[in-house]
Amino acid sequence: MNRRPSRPPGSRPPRRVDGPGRPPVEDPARRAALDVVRAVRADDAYANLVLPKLLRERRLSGRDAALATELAYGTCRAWGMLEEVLEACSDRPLSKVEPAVLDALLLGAYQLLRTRIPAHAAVAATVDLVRADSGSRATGFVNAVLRRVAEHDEKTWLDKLAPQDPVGGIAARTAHPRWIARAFADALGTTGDELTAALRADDERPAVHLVARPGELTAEELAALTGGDPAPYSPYGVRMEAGSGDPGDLPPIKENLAGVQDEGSQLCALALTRVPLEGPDARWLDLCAGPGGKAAMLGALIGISGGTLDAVEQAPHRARLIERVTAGMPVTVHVADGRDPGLEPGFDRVLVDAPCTGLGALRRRPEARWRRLPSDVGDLTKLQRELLTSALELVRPGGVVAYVVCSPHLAETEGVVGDVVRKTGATQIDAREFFPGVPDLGTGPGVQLWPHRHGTDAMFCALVRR
Ligand SMILES: C[S@@+](CC[C@H](N)C(=O)[O-])C[C@H]1O[C@@H](n2cnc3c(N)ncnc32)[C@H](O)[C@@H]1O
Repeated sequence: MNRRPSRPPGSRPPRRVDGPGRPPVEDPARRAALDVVRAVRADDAYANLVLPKLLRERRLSGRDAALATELAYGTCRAWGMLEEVLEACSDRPLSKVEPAVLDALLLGAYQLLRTRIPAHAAVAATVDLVRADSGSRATGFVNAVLRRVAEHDEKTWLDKLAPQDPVGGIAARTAHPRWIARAFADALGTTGDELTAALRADDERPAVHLVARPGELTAEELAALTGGDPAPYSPYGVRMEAGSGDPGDLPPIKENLAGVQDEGSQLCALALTRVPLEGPDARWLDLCAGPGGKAAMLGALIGISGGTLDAVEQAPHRARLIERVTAGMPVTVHVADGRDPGLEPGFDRVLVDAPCTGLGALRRRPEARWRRLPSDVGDLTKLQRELLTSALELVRPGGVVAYVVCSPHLAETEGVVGDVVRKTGATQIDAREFFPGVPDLGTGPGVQLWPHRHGTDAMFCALVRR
């Protein structure tokens, strides 16, 4: 799938108006799903923020909530693939279809291709939604297009439409843009079954990972308090089953004795603290700290050994989140640009958890794979190089920098590190030994974690000594 699905720039679907004469909502699950798809496509909203709010407001629960979730998230994930099929079934280009009608077509096509909902029910329900929103003028068109979609299953459609080359074919079959499939293939070094497994993992609902604040709780205590299981690799981690409710309601989280943090993030922050240093080890720096997940772990650890952490964040509202989560720890938060934060150099350990494409966390945001563009990578890698260079200026000779991104894209990972190491004369050390007990870490020196291998986000960590 090469296209970036989009509606024509500037176009907005007509807002749904509730008013007298409007028939009662008879299909609240599909209505909710359609409203989520619409908010995502028209307003660049995040499905995982819009849907829970909408379910709460409309008091949807049980089967209705489950159906709304499946249809909204599923449609957002498969959006580009569904557009390819709809394009093949439409007698006019999709760019000429009214955006509100196209949203409904996507929802209908998703039901036909990726659920067990009977075809007649999927088509009729979609036509009803379109009639309620746009009147009868588009119902014939929607009916005709969806009937054509229903002539084949997903596999048969993709056999007809998918590109023949390995990466294009896998991208189409896993409903990813080709450039993302290419980036994963490059990082994995294969276009075989493991590429399919890595891309399919983006469709799985991730388990919620918790982190016990070091010095406050152990992972075992946190597991006992929350009903989760101690995580396999992080000594502070707990994994909860996917769908086990809002972790924000758990007492240890409310009391800031624990936080929500992917186990991969925990491991990357811990790796920085595990590298042996000669000389002092009391001044730590987190150069891109908001909203404070890793700063809270580092702040708790340095608090135990009697040192301090400076946490830099450019966005003021994210800096406030760091303050909240590190309250009571020896942490000073600075609203500043990490490329020139105005801090006294000589830090012993520095974390650069750089802004990135987030291709390593696509499973957390259903629509994210279609939002990012290949052109985002260039701007981000420039900023990443500048931040890592700044970190190497701020760390003392013999000190260590961890460069971390939530992406497996080689330009953002080995590309940035290789460039900066060459230019600064710093030394990249093998990070694998600082991820003890974690299997399948490849050939080093950087560590790339993967959802399909480790059950974590696809975090990358490089360790560089000045
Ligand atoms: C990947 S997030 C960091 C996540 C954080 N370390 C955690 O574990 O919660 C990157 C952060 O860098 C911030 N940022 C972006 N550009 C920056 C810059 N030039 N200097 C400092 N922070 C920046 C973003 O606002 C964002 O909060």
